[in-house]
Amino acid sequence: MFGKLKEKLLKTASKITEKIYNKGEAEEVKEEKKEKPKISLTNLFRRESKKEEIKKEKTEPEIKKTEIVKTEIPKKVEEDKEEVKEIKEETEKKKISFFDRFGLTRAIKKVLKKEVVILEEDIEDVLEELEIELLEADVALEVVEKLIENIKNELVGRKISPNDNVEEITINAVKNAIKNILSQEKIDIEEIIKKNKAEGKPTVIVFVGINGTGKTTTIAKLAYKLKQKGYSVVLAAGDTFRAGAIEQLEQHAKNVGVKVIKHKQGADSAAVIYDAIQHAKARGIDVVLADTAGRQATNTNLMEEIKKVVRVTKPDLVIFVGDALTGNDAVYQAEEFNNAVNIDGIILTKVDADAKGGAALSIGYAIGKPILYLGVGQRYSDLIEFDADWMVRKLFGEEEFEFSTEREF
Ligand SMILES: Nc1nc2c(ncn2[C@@H]2O[C@H](COP(=O)(O)OP(=O)(O)OP(=O)(O)O)[C@@H](O)[C@H]2O)c(=O)[nH]1
Repeated sequence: MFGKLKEKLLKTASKITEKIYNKGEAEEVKEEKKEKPKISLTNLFRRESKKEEIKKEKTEPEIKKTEIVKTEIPKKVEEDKEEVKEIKEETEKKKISFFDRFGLTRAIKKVLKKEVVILEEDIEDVLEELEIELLEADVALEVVEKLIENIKNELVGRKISPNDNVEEITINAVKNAIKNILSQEKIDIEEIIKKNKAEGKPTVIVFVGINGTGKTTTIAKLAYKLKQKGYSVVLAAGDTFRAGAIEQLEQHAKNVGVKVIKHKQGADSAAVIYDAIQHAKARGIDVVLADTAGRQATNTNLMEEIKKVVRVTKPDLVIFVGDALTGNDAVYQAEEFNNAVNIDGIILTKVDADAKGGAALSIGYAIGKPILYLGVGQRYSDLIEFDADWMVRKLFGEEEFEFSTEREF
């Protein structure tokens, strides 16, 4: 997950560190009793790039996205598992901290000979390189620009003295820059459900997006999660357009143990969702999760239909479901849906197969709406809550994530 992005960010921090060392005429100093850790910041990003090269070789030629999801994950998972195991063993063996892992305390460490004030020109070339690499990794242009600006704000004009830990300063600067991009105002779905429940109303959530992004499976995953938390859930088969969509939702509903309200294929989507809301009201059900047909923004009829759904059913939340593997396209789609029906939040799917991380980094900032959850696999439990701190920890290798190769659908 996000391997490429991780590699680029670590490389940038490492290069800036070297620039500062050079400017401050750093000298190597021996630290007593400390063994040199196997992983340094430099080695870590080298290893990330190596891993990505291998993955690239394995994944070529390009296969259709859903096929990538189905066929490539096991290999990735094995690699990632190996990586996690290695780091865990290493951490346990040496009882080393996060910063130790990046080589921030090492047997031979570099110490500045003189104080350094970081100037824009000192780091400009490194940031230009990062800019190009992020654009290649499908990070949206405005996000790339903001990130570079954030890193400059963190570092330019900063005085670094020989007593300072240069690597820690640069890592933290890049981290803060990323965190600032990822921090959108949060939505607490459970709070909304509790508030509505207290008022005797169900919470209505409508899911929108283009075809095949994982809407239906995401609805089932959220139903599973909410059920586990003790809420009652009913699904609305609002995708009355695609053949087989109602049956697909029914199968998921059966698997997770919730009821589906449906009409026939071709029926009015708004009417189905309206009925599901009435059903929930009559039976005191807490949450209505409404599927809708996948549609492109260019399909005016279907875009008018989704506007009608929102007008008629007045949902508490409209959630856009986007496929992380489509990178910038997911950002454009979210923009289109936001213009049409004003989305409240985003769920990104297939993040388990996403090395680039472009959509995950860009989509919230570009649309100004929060990412609520990430889909990370093909089990009902593979839906994790998104949180900026969590993502930063993943990106800087402080916390690893193990995917499952199991498939429940
Ligand atoms: N690896 C992985 N695959 C996923 C994830 N979420 C969904 N998928 C897969 O993506 C494919 C499409 O999912 P669906 O839920 O059918 O997509 P949809 O958006 O409902 O499709 P339409 O009904 O055409 O709009 C399925 O093969 C899912 O198993 C995820 O988080 N990770």
